[in-house]
Amino acid sequence: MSALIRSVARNVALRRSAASASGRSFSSIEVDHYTSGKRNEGQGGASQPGKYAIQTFNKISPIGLARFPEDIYSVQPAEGAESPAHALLLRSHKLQETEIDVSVRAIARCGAGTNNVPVARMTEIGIPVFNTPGANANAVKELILCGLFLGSRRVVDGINHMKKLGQQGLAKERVEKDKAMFGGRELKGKTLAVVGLGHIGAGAARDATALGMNVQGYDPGLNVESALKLPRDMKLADSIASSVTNADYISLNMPYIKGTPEEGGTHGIIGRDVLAHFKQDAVLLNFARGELVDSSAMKEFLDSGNGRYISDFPDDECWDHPNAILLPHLGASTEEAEDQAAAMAADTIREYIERGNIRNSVNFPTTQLSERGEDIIRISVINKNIPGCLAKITSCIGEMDVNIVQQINQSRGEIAYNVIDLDVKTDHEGKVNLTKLQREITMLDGVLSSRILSGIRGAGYARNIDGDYHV
Ligand SMILES: NC(=O)C1=CN([C@@H]2O[C@H](COP(=O)(O)OP(=O)(O)OC[C@H]3O[C@@H](n4cnc5c(N)ncnc54)[C@H](O)[C@@H]3O)[C@@H](O)[C@H]2O)C=CC1
Ligand SMILES: O=C(O)C(=O)COP(=O)(O)O
Repeated sequence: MSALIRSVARNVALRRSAASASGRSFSSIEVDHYTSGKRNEGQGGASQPGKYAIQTFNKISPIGLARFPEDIYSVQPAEGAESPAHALLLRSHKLQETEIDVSVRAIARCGAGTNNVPVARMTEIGIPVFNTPGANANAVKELILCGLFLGSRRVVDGINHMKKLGQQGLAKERVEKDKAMFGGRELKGKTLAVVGLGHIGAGAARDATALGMNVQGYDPGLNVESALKLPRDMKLADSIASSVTNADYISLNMPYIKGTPEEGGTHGIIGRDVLAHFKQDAVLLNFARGELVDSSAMKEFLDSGNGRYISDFPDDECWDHPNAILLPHLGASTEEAEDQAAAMAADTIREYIERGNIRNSVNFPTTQLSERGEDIIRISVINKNIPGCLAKITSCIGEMDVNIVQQINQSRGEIAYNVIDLDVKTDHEGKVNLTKLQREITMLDGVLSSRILSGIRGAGYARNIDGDYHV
């Protein structure tokens, strides 16, 4: 057994403090109050009994972090954290599996792209990953508009030239003569192709129309919400290649998915075959992910004509090309976007941790539960989406003769999520042994984890890791 997944003995004293920690009385109900994780043994640090522990990677907006009430949450940077986390909050940090304690129940990405989180692995082990759809879309869209202007007028080259002239004391003398070197074109009447018509792409398409551009686009997964935002006369193509044909500007606004397009991914989706359909002076705007573009194909394209590449991601081959403008990853770096994304992520985590609701998850089914009443114990169970699991869970509960007042079973792909509300007090005067019930349910074949959403905050989480019980 690894050090990370060591179980920690139940603490009876903690059990007694459950009622005050949760603000409800469960004094006679035996709720599992295990604490989880290797670094919780001393009960020190921020992960004290009665508080949920949130750990952050990257700098997260304080406005977002303020959504976690101090009396029930402790929030600290993951780096140097002394106690285990119950949920993780991050931006572009490339999260490694080794950074995810056995106690972690949820991960939220303050932003759109989750390619920096091992989502497939999290699905396998039953951890929901959340993102914040649309929260930073306006910021990115505005930088795309800036990219359109940078791509149509030689603003960056002009600024650099003026600096050089200034240093030589020649600015006034040469400025009018030299301006001929930096001529440009207008956006009005030109064609923009938007590849990926989600929160960012749809907004960019609409605003480009307002600039007098013709807009066409491609999105194999266009949803109704985005479709309603699109300009009415926008043309929709049936492939990337046809969407970029005849376009003067192309904006990439799709997610990065590992694997080549043939494998169902988007790695290098802008390669030689698609670039062959570009006009020789087309401008590619990539504010989505660097890996979407095949660098050497892009360099060949830039070498062979007057096309340009504008992106907020690094590129090993094009970084110093005269026709490339590469910025730091700035798309979502506005105060507004950072606040909104962090606030949305924090609210999403709270909904899941405190009530079991799931929204904005990229790997778990959306689940909206009704409020649970007084004396109702809520148990959530995450299991592999295989036949028979639900029946086995229900039968464990049935054997204890407890009244189920609400039961929800949702699934998405390989994962199923069950939430069961038990009216413990009515039937058993509070004498149900939830510790035993949780262990039985968790150790069922196919079950990955369970949570009792009552009692001490941060406790009551159990995992079935390859047949071993971890709490
Ligand atoms: N530069 C930056 O700071 C930021 C970059 N992003 C990037 O932009 C991407 C898009 O963000 P949102 O618009 O908010 O996401 P979104 O999920 O609202 O939209 C993405 C759209 O891309 C479409 N799509 C998926 N595969 C496609 C394909 N092969 N071809 C064409 N379209 C495809 C989807 O159907 C969806 O409509 C994110 O995944 C992220 O990688 C997002 C936010 C900030
Ligand atoms: O939301 C996204 O996908 C982004 O790329 C933004 O990344 P950031 O939060 O600025 O590190």
